[in-house]
Amino acid sequence: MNSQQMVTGAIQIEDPAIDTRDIQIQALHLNKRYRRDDALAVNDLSFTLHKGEILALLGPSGCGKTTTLRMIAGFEQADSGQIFLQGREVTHLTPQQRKIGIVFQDYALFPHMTIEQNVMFAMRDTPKGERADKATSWLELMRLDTLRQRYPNELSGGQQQRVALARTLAAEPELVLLDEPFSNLDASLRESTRNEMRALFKRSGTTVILVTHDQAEALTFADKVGVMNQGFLVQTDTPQQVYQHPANAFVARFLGHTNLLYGDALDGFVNTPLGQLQVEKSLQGQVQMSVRPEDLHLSPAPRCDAAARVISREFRGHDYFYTLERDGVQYCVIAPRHQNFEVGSWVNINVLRGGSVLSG
Ligand SMILES: Nc1ncnc2c1ncn2[C@@H]1O[C@H](COP(=O)(O)OP(=O)(O)OP(=O)(O)O)[C@@H](O)[C@H]1O
Repeated sequence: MNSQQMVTGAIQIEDPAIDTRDIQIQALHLNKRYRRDDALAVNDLSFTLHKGEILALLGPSGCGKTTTLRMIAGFEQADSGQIFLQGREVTHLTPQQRKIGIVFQDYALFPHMTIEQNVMFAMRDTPKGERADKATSWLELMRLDTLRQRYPNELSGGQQQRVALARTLAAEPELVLLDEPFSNLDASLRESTRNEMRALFKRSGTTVILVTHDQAEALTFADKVGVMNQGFLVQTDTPQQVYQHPANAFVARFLGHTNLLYGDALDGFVNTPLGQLQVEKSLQGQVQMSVRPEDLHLSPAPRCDAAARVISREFRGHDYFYTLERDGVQYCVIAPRHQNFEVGSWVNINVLRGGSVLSG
């Protein structure tokens, strides 16, 4: 890259008080339509990711996650919009020119090369004399050093995944992209591999974008979760915020079970079918609120108009998941396992913690 490119590609800093030095990647107003009559696969998508942060793009099948990842990688050209990597515009650069590492779902290891050779292959930009030492340190970091002379087909799925990652990191990319990287692992291995990977990324200060349709994966793995729907990035925030304060009903539902309540806001309160909930004083008129099932509490009740009936009960080990009905409306509640109500019994539902107002 020459200095001219650096100048023309630099992000315009409009507010000198904003420090953009730590920004690793910025996507601005990306649009992509595959065919003329199709809806936009990605619609006006923007986000900013700082160095060392992990972003999970989460959403249902077909919402545009992979298309976004492919535009960032350079495999797909955006119809409009811009992508900056460390302040350098890369929108029209080839994948090779972008210094982005990608770990695919199937790991794409070279079967005829040993683990060590697979990792060394990625180090073509490293001076020859330094490659072996650097490869060793990546293999040690991934706890693969005892397997270095094996071939990929002699490794477990989790080990292959670590090799794929070692190979990606050995190229010292500015950004790592992961496309559903844990989907080929069985449930127990998935959780441990995920935790190991996260720790490793945090230790090495790697900036990562992960694509997944698994909400638990996004919430546990990422620092920021970007929820996508029909090409739009609907909400980007910390896992806690997107779960506790979803922007709308789609996000609320996509991140787990929820109860959607309606009511009129007046003087800082909303009267909902489950009681009065506190909201911001400035809020007026009809609002929709999301209350998570673990934020509701059940107590025994005599059969009466105000009581709800237990429709179903699912024992989940550390708790019960109840479905209840009142006035023709269904609610879901998670209760500790000592709170055991029979199907068909009558209960009161109380809100333990306030719900969150949705924007529609
Ligand atoms: N090469 C292509 N040609 C035409 N349409 C495409 C192409 N790739 C994706 N699409 C369409 O673009 C939209 C977004 O697809 P994309 O693969 O980005 O979604 P996704 O969220 O990654 O889905 P999944 O979780 O199923 O992988 C979909 O409607 C899809 O059918």
